[in-house]
Amino acid sequence: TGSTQPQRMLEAVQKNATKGDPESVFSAIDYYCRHKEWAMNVGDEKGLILDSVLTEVNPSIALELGTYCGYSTVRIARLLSPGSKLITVEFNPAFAAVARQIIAYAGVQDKVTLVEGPSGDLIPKMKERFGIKSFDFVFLDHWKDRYVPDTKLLEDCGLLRKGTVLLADNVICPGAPEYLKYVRNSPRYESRYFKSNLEYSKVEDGLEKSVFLG
Ligand SMILES: O=C(NC/C=C/[C@H]1O[C@@H](n2cnc(C(F)(F)F)c2)[C@H](O)[C@@H]1O)c1cc([N+](=O)[O-])cc(O)c1O
Ligand SMILES: [Mg+2]
Repeated sequence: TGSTQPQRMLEAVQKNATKGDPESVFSAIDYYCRHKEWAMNVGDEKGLILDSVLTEVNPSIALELGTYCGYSTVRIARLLSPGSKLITVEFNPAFAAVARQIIAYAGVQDKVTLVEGPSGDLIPKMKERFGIKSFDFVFLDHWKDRYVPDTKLLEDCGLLRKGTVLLADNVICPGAPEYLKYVRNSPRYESRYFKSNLEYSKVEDGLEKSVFLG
């Protein structure tokens, strides 16, 4: 069965991971994507950088743009302190459906709110819908041409505060050149590049960590 690749990833999780064990869930996805079918998860190498930034920030309220199948959702949620929340936004209903099942299988569903729809519509509604003052941490891993407009939208909606950490995937491959220019040239951000490799490959990629200065 498993007609789509996300469904085959879900099957690999159900077959090889332990229910309620987040680590086994993303490890099963990594194994599947490294040995069977490549997929655009942040992956194990860049995942270690994501883990270390998360541990440093220890966010009470985090935002992820681009759930896809929930790989980084599970990676982030497992590291959140009790009572902390992750809101993850996904545009594609089929991906969201698989992600919900992977998130539930990992047992992190109580920490995660998955919202379906376009970021442009959803970001302006975050405050009223989720009673959020501002985000402590934002992981950008959705369409690369949306990184700049959505960062500007987060600023304009007052969803960033002094010290909010933005972490952006794929700034080298596929690349987000406009975003790099934006955060590196703006006096409102302190930016740093974490060199790594594209998931399950030897091609260079990296994460850009940018602290909003208010
Ligand atoms: O294209 C890549 N990622 C695009 C990722 C796109 C994902 O973000 C969702 N989205 C779109 N808008 C929203 C919002 F915000 F509205 F919710 C969410 C899309 O439905 C999709 O699931 C990519 C490509 C490569 N690669 O090597 O080609 C490697 C990677 O790590 C990548 O992330
Ligand atoms: Mg990515």
